[in-house]
Amino acid sequence: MSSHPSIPLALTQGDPAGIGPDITLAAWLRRDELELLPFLFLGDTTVLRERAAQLGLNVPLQEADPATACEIFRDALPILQIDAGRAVVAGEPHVETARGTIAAIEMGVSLSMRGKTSAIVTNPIAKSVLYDAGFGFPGHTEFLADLATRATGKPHMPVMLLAGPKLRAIPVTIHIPLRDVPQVLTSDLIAETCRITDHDLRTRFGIAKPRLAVAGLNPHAGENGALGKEDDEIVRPAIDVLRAEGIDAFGPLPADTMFHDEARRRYDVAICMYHDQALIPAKALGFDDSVNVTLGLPFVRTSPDHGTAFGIAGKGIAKEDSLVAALRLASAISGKTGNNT
Ligand SMILES: NC(=O)C1=CN([C@@H]2O[C@H](COP(=O)(O)OP(=O)(O)OC[C@H]3O[C@@H](n4cnc5c(N)ncnc54)[C@H](O)[C@@H]3O)[C@@H](O)[C@H]2O)C=CC1
Ligand SMILES: NCC(=O)COP(=O)(O)O
Repeated sequence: MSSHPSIPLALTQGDPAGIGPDITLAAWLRRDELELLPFLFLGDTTVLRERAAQLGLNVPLQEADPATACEIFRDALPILQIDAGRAVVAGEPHVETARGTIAAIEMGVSLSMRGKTSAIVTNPIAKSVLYDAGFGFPGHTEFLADLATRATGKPHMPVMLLAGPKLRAIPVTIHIPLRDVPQVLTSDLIAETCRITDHDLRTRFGIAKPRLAVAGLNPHAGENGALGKEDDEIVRPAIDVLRAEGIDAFGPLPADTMFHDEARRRYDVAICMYHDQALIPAKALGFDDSVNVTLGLPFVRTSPDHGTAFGIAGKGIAKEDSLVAALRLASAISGKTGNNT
């Protein structure tokens, strides 16, 4: 539980045509049963009102700010108004909503950096919608790091962690084309990703000596170079450096055999070389209860692991479980200082 019980979490609206409004409303309705700490929704009141009506949900909405949100939360869903930019139809994304989607993220970071909210929890964005509007970042992860860097004047390298009850997994390279992975992957990038992971698992997650299982890039971790040289030339040197620093990293491990039940007992986090190597096992083992956490930032950011799911927005079948897990995890780790300032 957070050590800031009087400070709300900031919950961004995400893409208003996606399932963000649905799961936000559903999470608020279960606030007592799940003992959720208060959150302040950063988004458009009209969108939430219309979605609640569409879903047949009775959710009182009340405009609020960080100072009033906690008091309001018991009786109404507190909202800091950020216009969606146009009328929103569930399941029909529109480029004109991009500005409001981005503004909510910026507001969440600003509030969290100033200690007005205890953490930022982000509802899903549709990356292609933001790209069409000229958004210059691959996703939240990279945008948040840029906002943190601008706010502190110091560089912040973000690390994406998928955290679930059965697996924690990190992609070293994140939102890049698969064909670019071998060029972008360096020993320095792997080592720095592992340092940030080791630091944040200690400070935020309370793991005294994290065990980092490092995956190879190629089939069978390269099979002694016969199936690719990166495992011996890039991954292994990074592990050697980390071990010399006292970090419990080991590998490179063949990725196909490191995610079964017995193998997962041997480590606290899997360090993977590219997006799908980490996110496929993470979502296969815990789509409903895994959380996307950004490490390496001077504030806590969590998110559900899923996307905007336009096909089911407004239909009453979107599950709020991953958002609830994200709210819970943000509450749990926001009181612990990560010292990433
Ligand atoms: N953190 C974020 O902002 C994320 C954003 N995205 C974005 O979301 C958009 C759609 O991505 P997709 O690959 O289609 O993934 P998706 O997660 O939106 O949907 C994949 C499948 O899971 C279902 N699903 C997702 N969330 C669900 C929930 N809460 N309850 C029930 N069913 C659920 C969907 O209906 C669909 O069948 C893309 O633009 C992508 O960039 C994807 C992942 C994370
Ligand atoms: N597949 C994970 C994902 O796309 C989430 O990215 P981000 O928006 O949290 O950077």
